[in-house]
Amino acid sequence: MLQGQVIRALGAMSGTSLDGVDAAVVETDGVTIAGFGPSDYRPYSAEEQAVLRAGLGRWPGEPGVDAAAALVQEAHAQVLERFQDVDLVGFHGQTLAHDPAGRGTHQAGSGAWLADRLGLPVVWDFRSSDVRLGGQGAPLAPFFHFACARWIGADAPLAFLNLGGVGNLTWIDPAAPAPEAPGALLAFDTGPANAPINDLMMQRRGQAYDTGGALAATGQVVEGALELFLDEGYFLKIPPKSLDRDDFGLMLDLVRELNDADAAATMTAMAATAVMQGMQFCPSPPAKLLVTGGGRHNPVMIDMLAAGLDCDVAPVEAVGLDGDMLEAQAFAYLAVRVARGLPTSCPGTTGVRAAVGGGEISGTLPGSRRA
Ligand SMILES: Nc1ncnc2c1ncn2[C@@H]1O[C@H](COP(=O)(O)OP(=O)(O)OP(=O)(O)O)[C@@H](O)[C@H]1O
Ligand SMILES: CC(=O)N[C@H]1[C@@H]2OC[C@@H](O2)[C@@H](O)[C@@H]1O[C@H](C)C(=O)O
Repeated sequence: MLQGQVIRALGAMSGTSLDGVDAAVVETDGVTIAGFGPSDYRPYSAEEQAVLRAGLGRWPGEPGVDAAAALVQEAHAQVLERFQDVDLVGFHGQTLAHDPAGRGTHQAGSGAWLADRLGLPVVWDFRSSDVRLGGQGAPLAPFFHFACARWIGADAPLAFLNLGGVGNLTWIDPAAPAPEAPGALLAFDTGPANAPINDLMMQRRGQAYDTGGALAATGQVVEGALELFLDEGYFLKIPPKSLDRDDFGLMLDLVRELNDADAAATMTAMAATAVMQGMQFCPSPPAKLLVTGGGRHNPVMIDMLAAGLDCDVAPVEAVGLDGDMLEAQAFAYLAVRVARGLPTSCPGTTGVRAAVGGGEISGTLPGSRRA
């Protein structure tokens, strides 16, 4: 690929809440965002979610993984085939297990299979090379957040907060010359966000999530349970740091004796307080906290954050971004960086030893000659 050449990249993300596949187009040269294109979503059915859940915590070769991978690939093909005029695909896959200090990181789904099916070049397996170089392998959206900060014309440090199944925070100095420059970015997973609340809602109410925080709004936060949660060493650990979806299984134990509403309120407070603890690691106070991911639709969680933080808290829509698609867009953007040989993570985002570009490329890149 030529330097400065803007291409149309299509990114796809299947997140830790297991709700479905987000897909979105970004026009970029891998440095600057030239524009945003169409987006689409393909939900997983309840049966499909059960197949994915059966693969959680599992590694390649273990039971349930092949079925989950086949499902992830097929679901992605179905949504990605709806797009036209695409030059390159960025395919994250579905994280089934994440243990950067031990067995590594495992995203189900083969980009080689997808490249064949779509007849397009696919960048995939974004996290493994970062982990091999001593990094956490996550979060990876921060390099895209840096580009977004430039795109919105930010002129002072700001932060992005993703409230997905897990929460992650990116602090950005938009005046830095590049995302990998020392001091440009600090990023890490704040703690569990929606995933454990979803698990509670499914167990107690047979519902996928606490829509609008309606159940939490009727409950009381039980301080004792919240304090026990905050005793976890993770919150004092200096970033970079990352989490697997179910690393905080103890949350459900801590609220086991509580009624449904108090349990939901307390777990919502746990997610929000984890973010507040994380904000203390920002190198300087951000001018604003821009919230993306499904949790921004939960006013109880957002109100707790706004009440506990000194800075403005606003959804990314306030600056013209799409909070339902930011992660899919991130993997479109990162795919172009990989194709151009640019880094996608650095010591400030994942703790990797040096800035590194992660990702395998399957198929022929735009502008390359076929052998
Ligand atoms: N209207 C709503 N009210 C409350 N919560 C909501 C609402 N809409 C979405 N959510 C929450 O957001 C979750 C989906 O968020 P999102 O799509 O950002 O997660 P993800 O991308 O799967 O996770 P991750 O970023 O950890 O990979 C839902 O599972 C639900 O818990
Ligand atoms: C291992 C893994 O898939 N981690 C996800 C997860 O979901 C949110 C948080 O935990 C973040 O670290 C990451 O995803 C986003 C897209 C990231 O890499 O930036």
